[in-house]
Amino acid sequence: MTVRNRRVSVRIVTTVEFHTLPEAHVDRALDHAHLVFHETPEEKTRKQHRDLLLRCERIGAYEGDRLVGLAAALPFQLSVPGGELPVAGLTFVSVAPTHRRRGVLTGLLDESARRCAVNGQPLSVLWASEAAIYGRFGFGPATGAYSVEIDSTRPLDLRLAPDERPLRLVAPDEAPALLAAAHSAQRAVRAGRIARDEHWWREEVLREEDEDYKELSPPRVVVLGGDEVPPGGGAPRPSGYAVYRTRGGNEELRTSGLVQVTELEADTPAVAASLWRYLVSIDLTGQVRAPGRPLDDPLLLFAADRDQVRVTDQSPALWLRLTDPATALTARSWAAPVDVVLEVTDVRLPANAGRFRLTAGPAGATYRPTSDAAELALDIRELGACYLGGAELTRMVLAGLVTEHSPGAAARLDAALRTTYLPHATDGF
Ligand SMILES: CC(=O)SCCNC(=O)CCNC(=O)[C@H](O)C(C)(C)COP(=O)(O)OP(=O)(O)OC[C@H]1O[C@@H](n2cnc3c(N)ncnc32)[C@H](O)[C@@H]1OP(=O)(O)O
Repeated sequence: MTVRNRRVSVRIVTTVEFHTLPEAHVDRALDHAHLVFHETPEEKTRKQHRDLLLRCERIGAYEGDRLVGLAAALPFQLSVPGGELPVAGLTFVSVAPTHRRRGVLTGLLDESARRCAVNGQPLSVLWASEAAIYGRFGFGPATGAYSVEIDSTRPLDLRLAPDERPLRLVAPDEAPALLAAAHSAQRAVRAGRIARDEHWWREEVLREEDEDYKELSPPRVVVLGGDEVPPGGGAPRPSGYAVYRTRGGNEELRTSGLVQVTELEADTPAVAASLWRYLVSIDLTGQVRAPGRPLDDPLLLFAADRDQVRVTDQSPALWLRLTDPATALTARSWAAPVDVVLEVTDVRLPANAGRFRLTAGPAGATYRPTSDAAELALDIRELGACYLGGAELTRMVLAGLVTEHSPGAAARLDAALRTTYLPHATDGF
């Protein structure tokens, strides 16, 4: 591919080629990525990054022998409404500062989309470093998250009775085996979550030392229940758990004690209430911080005092791109019947553009080209944002991003896309 520097008056034409980055170039790729992301990781963290990159499909952008860009994709199974799909989880996306704004990222993402087709991945997902980057490439924000802070200088004020079964702390070593079934049960009801393997539990969720949490303790794991068969049957598993790290208060240094919650999952609101009550009650701490909470977290409704439990931030979380809309749309479940003609634009993957009739319902779906009149006109990025059930087309019509040619079409499609729980992504990569 030939890319041209558009920002200088003298036209410099350079040739950048995109091909698989071999294992022998992984250390170069890490040097490149750390330079671009302004990181100087300790050896342990570098090894973690190396291990992660080795697990990825890797695309290098080469100018001659020089590596000037990188994109990597982790092969995941992502929960979608009613099931799961293979996805490319994009990460390490980086372009050398000497080569920015010449189309290198564009080339990397085009190549990545081609590989999704080869690998049978109808979706591509990522966590964006900046919200402005990925919309133009057809990605839409498909899940969102709240950051929550709780004043834990006093007991948690609750509007419901917590589950009073005992809580127990378990060693992080034992946790993956114990928590995996509880996590799978949550994935089955919440779209947007990746399937974790043992490696992911140990290296990502329960990593002992984490440069992001340098002043905090290693992860602690608390569980509720586990000896009884869960509602709906199956093997005994915990009804809920929390993973958190702590820092004790220090009067001399004037630091207040903190509980940082990295994950909290519960089968019922009463189980969630018990876990939150516990986290708020930990001695020598005065604040609970929980970033990355789902937008429909029941805590925000059953907390009696919303001055005690405050949302401090809201942000997009997982960005999603439909690389193969027909496969993706026909693979998910639908909450209500809908029959609607969509006029879809897709600048980067023109094969996805055109007019399609989506006929979907609880029994399944079809998505086929049609010459019938369009009822909704939208870009692939809006379809991606709505795919997991986390965004509403009716709001996008009001915002002028989706055109409704047939009154009520957006509301009908929203009703079909709806899920009981909002999608929620927990694992950054
Ligand atoms: C999933 C992840 O890994 S997220 C991490 C993303 N990486 C980073 O943030 C690291 C630092 N930044 C970079 O490495 C690069 O600047 C990148 C990857 C963001 C962009 O790479 P580039 O090769 O410069 O992008 P490219 O030239 O293909 O740009 C394509 C278009 O996107 C636009 N664009 C690129 N980056 C940005 C940005 N950060 N904000 C807004 N627009 C952007 C360009 O202006 C261009 O628009 P145009 O076609 O209208 O001219």
